Amino acid sequence: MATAVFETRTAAAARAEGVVKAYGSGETRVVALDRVTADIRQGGFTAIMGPSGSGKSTLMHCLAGLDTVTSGRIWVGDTEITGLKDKKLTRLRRDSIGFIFQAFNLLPTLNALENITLPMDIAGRKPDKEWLDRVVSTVGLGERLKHRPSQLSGGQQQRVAVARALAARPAIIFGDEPTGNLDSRAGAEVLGFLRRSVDELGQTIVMVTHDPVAAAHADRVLYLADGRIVDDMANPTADLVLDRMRGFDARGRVS
Ligand SMILES: Nc1ncnc2c1ncn2[C@@H]1O[C@H](COP(=O)(O)OP(=O)(O)OP(=O)(O)O)[C@@H](O)[C@H]1O
Repeated sequence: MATAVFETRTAAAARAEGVVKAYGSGETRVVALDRVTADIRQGGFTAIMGPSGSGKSTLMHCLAGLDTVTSGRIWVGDTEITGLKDKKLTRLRRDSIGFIFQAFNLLPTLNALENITLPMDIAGRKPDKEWLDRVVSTVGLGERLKHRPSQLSGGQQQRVAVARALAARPAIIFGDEPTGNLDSRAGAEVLGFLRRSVDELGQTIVMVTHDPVAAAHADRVLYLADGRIVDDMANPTADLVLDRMRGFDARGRVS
C-alpha cells in the first residue's frame, strides 16, 4: 500500500528495489545483481559480504550512484537516483554520500587537516568548526593534523580518510574494503572509529568486506551469492559470520 511503502522509504538511508545489473550482452552477458531488494537503515552500520564475484562492489556502486542499474530502482534518502540526470546525480553524490576506499586516496602535498576539508573546499562549503573538532577527536587525530600523509602510518592515513568522509556530514558513507590495506591492529582501530561514528555521531555506514572480524563491527550483515541477497544477519559476531561463510562453502557457493 502506498502509505506503507512511503514510510519504508523515508526510514531508509538508501534502498534498492528489484535491482538488476547486467554487464555485456549475448553469450558474454553477466548478471552481477539479480533482483536485489534491500533497505539500508538510517544510523546503522551494514556490512556486505559474499564470495568473490557475488556482486558486492556492484551493489555498493549502484547504491552510491557510481554505476547505473539495468532495471529496478535506487533511492538515496527520499531521492530516487535511478533516472536522475548526471548533474543532479553528481550534486547528490557530493552532498549526501561519503566514500572510503581501500587505498586511502589522500593528496600527498596537503596536511591531514587540509585533506579532511578538501571536498568541502572544492564544493565551496565552509566546514562547521564544532563538527570538525568532534570528528577529529572521534577519529583521534588531534595531534596529527599538521602532518602530511607520508608522515603518518597506514592506519592514521585511513583515519584521515574516515574523517574526510565524516566531515561533510553525508547522509551515508560507503566503504569498499576500508581496512583491506591495513594490518589487523590498524584495521581494528579504523573499524573502532567507524563504529564510534555510528554510535556517537549517528552516521550511516555501508561497508563491503571479506573479513569476518571487520563485519563483526557492523550491526547487520547482508550476504550476497550469485548476485542475490541470500541472508541478512543482525548483531553479527566474527564466529557467527565465519560459520555462515562456511555454510555457503558447504553448498558450493564460494568460488
Ligand atoms: N565492468 C564489468 N564488466 C563485466 N563484468 C563485470 C564488470 N564488473 C563486474 N563484473 C562481473 O560482475 C560480477 C560481480 O562483480 P563484483 O565486482 O560486484 O563482485 P564482488 O562480490 O565485489 O567481488 P570481489 O569480492 O572479488 O571484489 C562478477 O562476475 C564480475 O566478473
